[in-house]
Amino acid sequence: MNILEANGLNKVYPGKVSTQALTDIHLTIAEGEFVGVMGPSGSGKTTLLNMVSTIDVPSSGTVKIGGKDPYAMKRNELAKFRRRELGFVFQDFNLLDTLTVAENIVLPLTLDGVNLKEMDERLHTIADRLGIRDILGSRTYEISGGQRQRTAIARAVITRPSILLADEPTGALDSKASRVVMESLEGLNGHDRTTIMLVTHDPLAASYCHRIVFIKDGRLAAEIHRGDSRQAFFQKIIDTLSFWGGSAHELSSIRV
Ligand SMILES: Nc1ncnc2c1ncn2[C@@H]1O[C@H](COP(=O)(O)OP(=O)(O)OP(=O)(O)O)[C@@H](O)[C@H]1O
Repeated sequence: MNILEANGLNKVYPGKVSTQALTDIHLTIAEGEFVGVMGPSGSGKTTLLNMVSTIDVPSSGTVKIGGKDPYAMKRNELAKFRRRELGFVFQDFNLLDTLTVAENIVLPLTLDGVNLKEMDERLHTIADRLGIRDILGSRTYEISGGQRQRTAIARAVITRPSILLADEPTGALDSKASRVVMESLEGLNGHDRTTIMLVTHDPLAASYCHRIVFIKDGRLAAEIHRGDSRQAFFQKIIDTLSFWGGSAHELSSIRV
């Protein structure tokens, strides 16, 4: 089953000089896939993620998530759909400092009125999966960047969304923490078949994906598949980025 089907997506930002940010994008993500989106700065990655995450509206084309068209929904229905079907992870974690790790993670469930017993069960299952059980009582300012990001991932998946949308989740982390976070995402994908769409500049992070699509000037430019070896895939990513105009800036985050 396809979780995401984007067809003929175009996005034009109006203005004195209008910007064609996306042109005729077709992207399908099947259930259980782990797909990366890469491309030079300004190529349209965030715009694409915003269309999929229903944060912004395409100028033309269609987006379906789990067979449903979020853009045909009324405002309340869309808010509920977004809360239940989409999980979000950002570069800067977006955690609430006044709450503990556990309170941050269960926050989306409290909004949906899930009972305490189930909340507790889900909390401990996901905390074990992400290796953060020991810090559940900590405040977010007492834990490391990598632990914060794993907390944010736990919060994003505790509602069991159809797709996890991650925007530069390793962007604020050092290489060791990045690896742990990517291994956590890989674990969720492998064990729970969580479908993931990851936007990243980081070739190391991207090497954990099954498939990567490259965007250049708002168009899909290339697609590569992982196969067995993550090391070989990493090299393929570097080669593809170089070929499609990955600049020194794009490659500056390489940490082998
Ligand atoms: N709200 C907006 N209004 C006008 N133009 C925009 C807006 N958002 C993005 N753009 C333009 O659309 C194009 C694609 O931008 P986008 O942010 O999607 O690229 P990106 O690949 O995510 O870049 P980066 O890697 O730097 O985050 C760029 O030319 C950008 O300047």
